[in-house]
Amino acid sequence: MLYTVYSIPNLLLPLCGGLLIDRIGNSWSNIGFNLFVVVGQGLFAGGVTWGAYPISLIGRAVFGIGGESACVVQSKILAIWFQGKEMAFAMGLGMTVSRFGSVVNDWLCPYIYKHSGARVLPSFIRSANNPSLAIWVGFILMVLSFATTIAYALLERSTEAYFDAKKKNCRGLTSSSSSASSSPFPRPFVSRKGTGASGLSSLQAPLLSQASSSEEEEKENGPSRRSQRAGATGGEGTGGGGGVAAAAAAGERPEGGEGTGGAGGGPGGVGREGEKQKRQLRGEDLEVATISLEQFRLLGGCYWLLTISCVVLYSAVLPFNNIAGELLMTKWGLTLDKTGFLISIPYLIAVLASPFLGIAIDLFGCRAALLVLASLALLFTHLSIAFTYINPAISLTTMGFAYSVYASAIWPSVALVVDSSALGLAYGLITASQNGGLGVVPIIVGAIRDATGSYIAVEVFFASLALVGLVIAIILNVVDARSGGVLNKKSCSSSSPLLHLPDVEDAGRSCASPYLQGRSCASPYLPTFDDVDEAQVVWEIKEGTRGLWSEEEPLLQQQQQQQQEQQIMRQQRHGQQ
Ligand SMILES: C[C@H](N)C(=O)N[C@@H](CCCCN)C(=O)O
Repeated sequence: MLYTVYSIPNLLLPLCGGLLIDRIGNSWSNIGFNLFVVVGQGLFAGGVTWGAYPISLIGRAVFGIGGESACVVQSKILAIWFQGKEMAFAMGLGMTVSRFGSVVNDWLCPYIYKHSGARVLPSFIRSANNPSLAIWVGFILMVLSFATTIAYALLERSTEAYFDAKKKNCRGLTSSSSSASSSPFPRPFVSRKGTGASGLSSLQAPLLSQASSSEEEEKENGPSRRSQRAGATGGEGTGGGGGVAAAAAAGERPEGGEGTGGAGGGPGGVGREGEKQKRQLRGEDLEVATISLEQFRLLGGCYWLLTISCVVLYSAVLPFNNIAGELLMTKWGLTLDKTGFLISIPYLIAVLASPFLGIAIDLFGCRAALLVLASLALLFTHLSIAFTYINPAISLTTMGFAYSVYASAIWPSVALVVDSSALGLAYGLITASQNGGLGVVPIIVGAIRDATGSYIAVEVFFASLALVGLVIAIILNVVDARSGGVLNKKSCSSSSPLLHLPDVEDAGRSCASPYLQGRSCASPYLPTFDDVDEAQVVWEIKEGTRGLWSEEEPLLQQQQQQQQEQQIMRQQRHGQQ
């Protein structure tokens, strides 16, 4: 009952929570959901202490309202901050921490319970064989966890302030004609939008081919000239310093598209685009935060396959843990202590392996392929438990391996197949569906066990779920391959000394989701094309070659530059005379 009141609301709540996250942003929703968790745990502990069962039930329900949605917002935060970089590693570390919590909980609670009457404890909390102390320790941990949500909110704010200040500082630096040629950052990638599956937009491809001749031209005319042309002809956010602003100032009308990039994340990008980036960092997107059928359709085929896979695979792992103890004792005749250790093996493996698996996934990709591998391993595990007497430690190790590989691959995959503005919806929906499976499957398992009186049929049922997961994972590989293969690609790599920059091949991640068509890495500032420009800004400032490309003054700069050049030529002529 205590678990049911937690899980029932979560058949729907993570979805609503996800939409709320997209609307009000990460910080506030993180604080809000964690507040529910703290209050819920407090009520639960109070109910247990005072022997008031209804209060405990209410506490569990309140805890549940926040618990799973907090998981959703945390996934979104990691996806936003680490997309295109070490996302799988970051999520792997998250898994390690949360599963370490599960293992510690399994070991610590019985210990505290056993020693709750110890004389060393102050009399007001001492009470032999009473579970309240362990639950109050949980409450203290929840309060500490709540403090981290405040810390995150402050961190998000200070990051915004840092980028604002950096952008403002870029104004007012002196002009130079040689900036682009001295920069290590290739101009063709200075764009935020419009990348196709090949990694290059219709605009960028011509720009690439023009690159060498434009370098020559740029040496002669300074960087703003090419930026000006790109902005005038190029449509979508070509950035590169001035862009449309320069064209507009020069009396040219930009043809088509948005092209508001200015200097990407640089001075020209401080306005509307900068505000948009900040909203993205906060995880807010008012435009997509209203629920509509169209939005669900836009999530795309890969996303739906991931969701089905998540439901069946998690249903073949977590509910198994609930029955594993009894199963091991019944089939292998093990003691309670030994069983307790054996059933913690899968989570222990997840604790140890998840960060390394995350690193491997970031380096090599292969997410969809790993889902196939994990499903196969899980199928093998359940069949071996059902039909063999091999040492259960081996089966639980393969289960731990399957679970760790699966969880390390699936959660980062979600962020790769949906738009960053719909991450809350995407993680909310997959978590709600997962909870649906986790709510229903134990009931089916109980019914099968009651009907057959053995665990063989139960294990065959779990194996069938793993088989469905295997089929879905194979289909996912096919669908993903047809739409660009984003799931099996490595993450954007870090090739810059200053910032993480996208590789050419990574730059145009494509996906089945229409949200993603033509979108590149979605992190609000680091690995986007804007960031290349930002990196370039930093480089140029460092080199002392940064041109002054603010929106208001491109013509003035050119005039000043020409005057300077004429003056130098005059001085040279005088010198020769
Ligand atoms: C039960 C919970 N919804 C869940 O699925 N937890 C995952 C970890 C989710 C991490 C998402 N970044 C688990 O494997 O425990």
